[in-house]
Amino acid sequence: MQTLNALDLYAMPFDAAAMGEDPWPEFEKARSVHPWLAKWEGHGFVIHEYRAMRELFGRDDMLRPPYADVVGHLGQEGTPWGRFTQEQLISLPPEQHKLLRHALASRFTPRNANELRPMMRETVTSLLDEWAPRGSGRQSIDFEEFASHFPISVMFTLVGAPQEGIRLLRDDLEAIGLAHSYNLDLFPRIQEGIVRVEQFAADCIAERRAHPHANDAVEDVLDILIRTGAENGVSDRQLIDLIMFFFIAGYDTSKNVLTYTMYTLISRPDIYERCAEDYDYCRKVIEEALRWFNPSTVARYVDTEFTYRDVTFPKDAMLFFPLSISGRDPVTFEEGWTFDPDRTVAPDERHLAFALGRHMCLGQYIARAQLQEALHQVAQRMRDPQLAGQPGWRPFPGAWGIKGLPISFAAAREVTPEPA
Ligand code: HEM
Repeated sequence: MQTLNALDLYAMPFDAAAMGEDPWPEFEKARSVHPWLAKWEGHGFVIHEYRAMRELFGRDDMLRPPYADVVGHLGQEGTPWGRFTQEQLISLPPEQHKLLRHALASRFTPRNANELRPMMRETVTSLLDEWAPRGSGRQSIDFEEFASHFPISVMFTLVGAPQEGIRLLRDDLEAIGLAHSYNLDLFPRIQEGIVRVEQFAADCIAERRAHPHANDAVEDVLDILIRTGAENGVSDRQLIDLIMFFFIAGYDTSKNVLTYTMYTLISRPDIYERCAEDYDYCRKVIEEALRWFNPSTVARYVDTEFTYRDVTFPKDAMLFFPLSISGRDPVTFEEGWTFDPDRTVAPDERHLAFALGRHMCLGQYIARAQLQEALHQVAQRMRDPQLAGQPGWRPFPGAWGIKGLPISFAAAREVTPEPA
């Protein structure tokens, strides 16, 4: 038996820019020192094996979410980001979280996500009309920028917010998404963004209360949050935080997955072509894409000392789970380096993109639905995509992904009306 602190572990260079571009060789080095553990100097320990992540991450009885403690760790107490991070959904005391989650969960089912599909379809069509007009020949765009409009446009529609605010809020969400890379230089911009997103959420609620939807109208996400809040005694402060959280949680997660999927499929035209033709196949491609790449490295603190595979984890040790690279772990996934949407997935080998346990992603069905809708139409409208420059990379921990994906594509032809 050994304690965590006594182990000789590989120090992951999470702060190095090269990690963002290609993290896998570093994990290979970590694996050669210890099969499932490494460290992030100055912060904590890294669980880098799929099986260990799967067996440990969902252990809510032994681990606690880090967000409240991270604020102190980064010296951000008393700031707008600090306040929000300490009080948001994942940081709530377990009983309060359970109540709120239970109230919301019945509204975030696959069926509810399916009801939102027509709106998602319309949103992606109108974005493509702007970014890939039919009949416009060969075009060059930054696909990441295009993709960044999609989840936020969907979220705006879900809360009935005016689309004019998108550009400003998009930049704010982009900045806020970098908070968990722990780079203190970024915090002034992050604080600015939080203040604006908070004001935006408060305005959305005030506007809806002033002009409620008719009783027989289909509820959007804002109606659901306001009603669920009223039925469960949720304060206005918590309601604002919830809406902020939905924006933050749903933005660069979905955007980064869509962008990385395009990056991957540029070199797999066989799969891309099929996505244009076969709507159902897009669902499989998105599931495989979530194994292949996802943006999250999530952290936890040890709340109760425990022993796992002969290693004792002391109370208050900080642990990082790079879910992002878990799907290509060579120990579990023999063919992990092949992108294969038709692969058979055993129940204990499912991807961990949406995490596990009591904080498992509430928006997962919305995320899946919007990614599938987007991929199908993108593949129809952006034909023969090619890289038109080198992609840039966001820092590895936090919301990791591509920062700038220059591509060129042939716009789809004009639709010729059927003869009468
Ligand atoms: C591909 C897209 C997405 C990915 C990869 C993703 C990933 C995650 C992960 C890993 C967590 C767990 C965090 C933790 O335990 O510390 C989480 C939680 C959460 N996500 Fe997502 N997410 C995505 C999209 C969304 C969307 C679109 C929404 C909102 C509509 C959303 C709402 C939430 C919420 C509310 C939680 C917290 C649940 C709770 O504490 O009970 N996510 N997500």
